[in-house]
Amino acid sequence: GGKWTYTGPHGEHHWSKQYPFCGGTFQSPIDIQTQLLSFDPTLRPIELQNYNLSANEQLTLGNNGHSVLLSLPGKMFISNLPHRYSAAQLHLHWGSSHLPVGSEHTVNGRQFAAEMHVVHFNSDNYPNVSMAADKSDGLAVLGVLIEIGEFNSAFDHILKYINGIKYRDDRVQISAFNIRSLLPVRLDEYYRYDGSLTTPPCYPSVLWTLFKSPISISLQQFQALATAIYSSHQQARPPVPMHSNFRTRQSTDSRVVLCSFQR
Ligand SMILES: NS(=O)(=O)c1c(F)c(F)c(S(=O)(=O)CCO)c(N[C@H]2CCCc3ccccc32)c1F
Ligand SMILES: [Zn+2]
Repeated sequence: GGKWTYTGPHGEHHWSKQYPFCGGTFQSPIDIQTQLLSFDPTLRPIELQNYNLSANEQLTLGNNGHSVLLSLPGKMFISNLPHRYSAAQLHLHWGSSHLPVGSEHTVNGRQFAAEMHVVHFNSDNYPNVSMAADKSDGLAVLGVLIEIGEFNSAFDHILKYINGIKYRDDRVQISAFNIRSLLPVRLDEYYRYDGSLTTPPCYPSVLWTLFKSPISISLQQFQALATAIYSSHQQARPPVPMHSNFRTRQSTDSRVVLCSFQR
């Protein structure tokens, strides 16, 4: 992406100068206020197809200067949305080793340690994620809140390679695994609202599904993520550590957040 950052002169309060949608409506992330949720019985459990990738497939794990991204094959898709939404990539947002709060969405003001986003695009209507990214029905992102607790062996499929992608534009090939294992057990309990990309260009093109149940990773796993990665190229001086790569919560305006569960 461009030269936008999360802090400093190119930080989020300046994004709208170069990326006008960032100053627009339907922005993400937001604070989920559970007292204001509207239960919608038509919100069925999320159905995922072909998430169980085999170990002899390879995926590209990369550092694009803004996040750690894992490329995903288009054969993975969500099957019970208004269109088929095929997987493109997953990436992470996290805090820092001194301040382990870095989720983008918050729940009743609570910010979690980190957040994972699985980006899908409407493959019924568009040939790829870049063509879909600025269309109102273009993207569907699954959000998973991450808290610090038990060691997460599924997450280690990614974190064990973290030292191979320390610098911007580093990429490594990793063995694929069951991407479903990164998600919470309960795919039937989630928040749903219309929002945007949380990075420039901030297109209001995302159907957000944020699972109610957080997953946990261990403190050691979190520290590895929070301390191993740089936004700068390997030869750049000084090195710029990548942490706290989250956008602050945006106004909900007149949007109503739906939920798939009661109580
Ligand atoms: N939080 S978020 O909104 O889900 C989110 C990010 F946070 C994030 F950093 C990225 S990025 O790494 O591509 C940085 C630049 O957009 C994306 N990219 C998406 C949307 C933009 C177009 C595009 C094209 C190909 C692949 C992925 C994407 C993103 F969607
Ligand atoms: Zn994201």
